[in-house]
Amino acid sequence: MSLSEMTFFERFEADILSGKKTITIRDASEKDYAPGSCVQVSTFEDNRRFCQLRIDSVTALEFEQLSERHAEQENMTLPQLKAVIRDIYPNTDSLYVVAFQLVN
Ligand SMILES: CC(=O)Nc1ccn([C@H]2C[C@H](O)[C@@H](CO)O2)c(=O)n1
Repeated sequence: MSLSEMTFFERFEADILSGKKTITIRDASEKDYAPGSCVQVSTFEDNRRFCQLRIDSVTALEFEQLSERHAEQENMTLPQLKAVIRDIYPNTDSLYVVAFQLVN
């Protein structure tokens, strides 16, 4: 995937568009987004564009460092967030917090 594009599962679209979700946690394959850059965001399922985000920061994080603050920024509980991450990334504990702002 290009560094000017990002996909999200469709079920997170409403939270992103409402500003309730302000981070995403990804594996090393998505650690190179540049702070200050804008990315076109599409659904993973059908590649439908639904917004543009500005990347604020990309910060390394180990799975055991996940906190209530990360869960709040994901609009989830901490157990929900841990379950989602374990489901998407079952084979790694080395993660990256990508913080973003909605552009449009
Ligand atoms: C669709 C795709 O390629 N990858 C991902 C990875 C993560 N997310 C969401 C799920 C959680 O809200 C956070 C934490 O991983 O980011 C996603 O929508 N799509």
